[in-house]
Amino acid sequence: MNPVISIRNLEKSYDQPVLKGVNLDVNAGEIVGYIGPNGAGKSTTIKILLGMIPDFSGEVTVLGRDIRTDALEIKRHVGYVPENAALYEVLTPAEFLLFMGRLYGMDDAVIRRKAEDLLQLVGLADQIDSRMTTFSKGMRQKVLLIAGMIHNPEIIFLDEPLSGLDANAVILVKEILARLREAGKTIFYSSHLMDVVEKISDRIVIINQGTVIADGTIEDLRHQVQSGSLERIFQGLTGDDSTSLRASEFFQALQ
Ligand SMILES: Nc1ncnc2c1ncn2[C@@H]1O[C@H](COP(=O)(O)OP(=O)(O)OP(=O)(O)O)[C@@H](O)[C@H]1O
Repeated sequence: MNPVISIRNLEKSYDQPVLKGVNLDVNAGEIVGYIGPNGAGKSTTIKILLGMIPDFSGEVTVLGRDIRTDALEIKRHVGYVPENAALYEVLTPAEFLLFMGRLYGMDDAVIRRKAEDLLQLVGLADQIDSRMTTFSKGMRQKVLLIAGMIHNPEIIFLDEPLSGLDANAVILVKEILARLREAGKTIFYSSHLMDVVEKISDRIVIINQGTVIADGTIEDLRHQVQSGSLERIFQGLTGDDSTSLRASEFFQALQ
């Protein structure tokens, strides 16, 4: 089976090198949790996979196509749920989803039907025609989730999709991701919520200082580090075991 995402020797620098030779294959139907410390390069990787950052070195293919030359075609088949996106707040969910759906070449009537059904399912049916300026962070995130999936893509990239969601919404999104996986979709997402990543990922990839330092099921990772929770594994692998000390120093510095 050919991987649906293939990354070879991916390097990307801004002022400093961010990605220093990332290698990764993702197969169809996998849910991959992509985790790493703040600033590790998770969003940068996802944006490269989406064709949003063209200047990188290495080879990246999505659905067998080269992201450098076929980004437009790839975009038809992938969805993206960004973190803190610039959402056109002056629009209503109905208008925003119409705009997004049209970008994907969808029929207006289909967009409207899907928008109504999906907003209903996330508890926003009554706000379909309200301006999003008044929306809370979680309400906006729900609209972004719908916008990223409205065209029923084969691969869905989500950057911190659970940020700002309440406990019920997190459960809902987890279940939606499980259904999407059952339907054969591939899901590649970043998150800092270790308990969620541990529960819903088939595979966990940890990136630190520009390279992949662990890649496997939660059991594989446990075996590698001989540690229980993903939180502990993460701490062990990314070498940050001084948090208690720093928390106490932080507290002291406040006094
Ligand atoms: N447009 C940019 N210009 C310059 N530096 C950038 C740019 N985008 C990202 N960086 C730098 O690249 C590094 C990786 O950023 P990135 O957003 O990919 O990290 P991340 O793993 O998603 O972090 P977080 O967990 O905090 O969201 C950071 O040091 C960041 O400052």
